[in-house]
Amino acid sequence: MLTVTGVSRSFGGVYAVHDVTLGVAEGEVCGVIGPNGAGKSTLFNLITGHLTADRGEISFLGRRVERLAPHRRARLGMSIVFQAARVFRGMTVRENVMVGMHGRTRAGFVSAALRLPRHHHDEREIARAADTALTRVGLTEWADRPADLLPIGQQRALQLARALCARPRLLLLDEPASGLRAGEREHLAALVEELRADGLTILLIEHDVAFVTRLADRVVVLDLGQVIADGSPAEVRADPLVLAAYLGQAS
Ligand SMILES: Nc1ncnc2c1ncn2[C@@H]1O[C@H](COP(=O)(O)OP(=O)(O)OP(=O)(O)O)[C@@H](O)[C@H]1O
Repeated sequence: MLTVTGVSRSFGGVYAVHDVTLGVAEGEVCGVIGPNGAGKSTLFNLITGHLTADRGEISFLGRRVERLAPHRRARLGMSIVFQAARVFRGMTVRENVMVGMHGRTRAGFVSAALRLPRHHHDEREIARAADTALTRVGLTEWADRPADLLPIGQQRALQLARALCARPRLLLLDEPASGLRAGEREHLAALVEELRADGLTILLIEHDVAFVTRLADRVVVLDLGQVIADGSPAEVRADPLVLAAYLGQAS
C-alpha cells in the first residue's frame, strides 16, 4: 500500500533521514521506533507531505506521491493523527469530529454559507458519520459534551474518530501514546487493536517501544536517520544493532 524508497532529507547539511526504504502492506500495522533524534518525525512528515524529500520515491496505492501536497495525499486515503493534537474549545465532542469534514461534502462551502437545503442534508450526513466514528472509539456518551472537558486519553480517541471519518485506507499515527498514563495507554492500545481487527492499515511512529511491539505486525527501527532493523517485534527486540542503539542513548 505504501512504499518509501531511498528517501533522504537533510537540514543544514545534516541528514535527518538518510536513504530510508520501507513498505507497509495492506491490513498491516507497521511500527517505526528509534531513539531520540533518530528521524521518526521527519520520516512521518515526509510520508504525509508536510516535508518534501531531497531524494527518493514515495508511492501510495500505486501512485507516486512524493511531490503531492498533504491535502492531495489525504484525498487519496491517508488520514493523520498528529502528535499532541488539540481539541477545539467551545465545541462539543461531536462538533469536533464534524470539523474538517465539510470540505469533503458535495454541497461545499457556498451552500453552507448560504444555508441552502443541500447544506442541511449534508449537515445531517456529517453528524451521522461523526456519530458512527464516535461509537467506534467508544465516545458515544460524550458526544454532546464540551470536548475540552475530556481527559487526555479520550481526547486522543477523539482525534482517532476524526481521522476515521475520512474512511482512510492508511491511518498514520504520530506518537499516539505520548503524554498518556499507563491506563490510558492500555485503552488506546486496545482501540488500535480493534481497528487492526477491522482490517485497517496503520503506520505508527512511536517513542514507546512496548506500545509498538505489542501492536505492530512489523517494526522498523531508525537510528541516526537510517533503517537499522526491519522485522517482527520479536526479531527486532533481539537484534544487537537495536540494543546497541538504545543502550547508546541510555548511557
Ligand atoms: N526542521 C528542522 N530543522 C533542523 N533540524 C531538524 C529539523 N527537524 C529535525 N531536525 C533534526 O533532524 C534529526 C531527526 O529529528 P526527528 O525529530 O525527525 O527525530 P525523532 O526520531 O522524531 O526524534 P524524537 O524522538 O526526539 O522526537 C535531529 O537531529 C533533529 O535535530
